[in-house]
Amino acid sequence: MRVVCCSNSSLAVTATLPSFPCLGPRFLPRIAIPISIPSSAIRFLPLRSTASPRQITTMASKNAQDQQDSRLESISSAIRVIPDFPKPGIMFQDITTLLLDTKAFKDTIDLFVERYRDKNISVVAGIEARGFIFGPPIALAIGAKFVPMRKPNKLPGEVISEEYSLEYGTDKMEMHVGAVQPGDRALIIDDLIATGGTLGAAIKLLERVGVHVVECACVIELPELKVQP
Ligand SMILES: O=P(O)(O)OC[C@H]1O[C@H](OP(=O)(O)OP(=O)(O)O)[C@H](O)[C@@H]1O
Ligand SMILES: Nc1ncnc2[nH]cnc12
Repeated sequence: MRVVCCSNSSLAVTATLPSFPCLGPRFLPRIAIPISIPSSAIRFLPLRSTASPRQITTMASKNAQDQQDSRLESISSAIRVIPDFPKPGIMFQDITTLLLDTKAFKDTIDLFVERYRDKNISVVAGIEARGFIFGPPIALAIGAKFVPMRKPNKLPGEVISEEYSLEYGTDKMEMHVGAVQPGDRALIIDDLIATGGTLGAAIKLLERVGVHVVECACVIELPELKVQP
């Protein structure tokens, strides 16, 4: 399972999410964060992280295919970090400022589109709430349908659901029955990966109905929060 993000240094990062069993091969895009999760690939794009540049550089150095993309720095700079929100000790990565910067926002979408336009993706699954911002323009650009992965009791039709662990407690993710078909090839989009629990639930949900998760992609990675083996 692979996860790809872009960093402010535009360096690729490699990480493992051990709480999930296994994964597939790991090839690295230019800014990539391979993460172990159950049987599919996850990829993320731009990365804004609370990790120090040194941490990122160290991880990035594992990726021989890493290349610089001049767009990454401006994307990263457009993301605001709010300390102590929503509670003390949290460095909140605020993507609303990225949305105000039309060039940086477009560059973000373009980076994903460039990566996925030729991957035969049939469905982009966006995770509530911020995956609903980045997912639809990517889906439109690559000619895929968009499927919302929602918090519980929000979808009006019949749903299938998957429970997952959070830092404190559990949550549930739901998807409409019939939104995807066995054999669909999915890209999962969210704004941020921290522990990977949310993306892991999305992958399980899609795989349960026979979808092949090609990759997951996020704008931001918080590598210091990833679950250790
Ligand atoms: O990797 P994880 O530890 O699972 O965390 C990542 C998730 O946390 C945030 O969503 P949040 O649950 O805050 O919901 P929101 O987007 O609706 O605010 C973020 O948008 C991801 O979906
Ligand atoms: N630090 C953070 N900033 C924004 N969203 C988050 N979701 C989990 N951790 C987060």
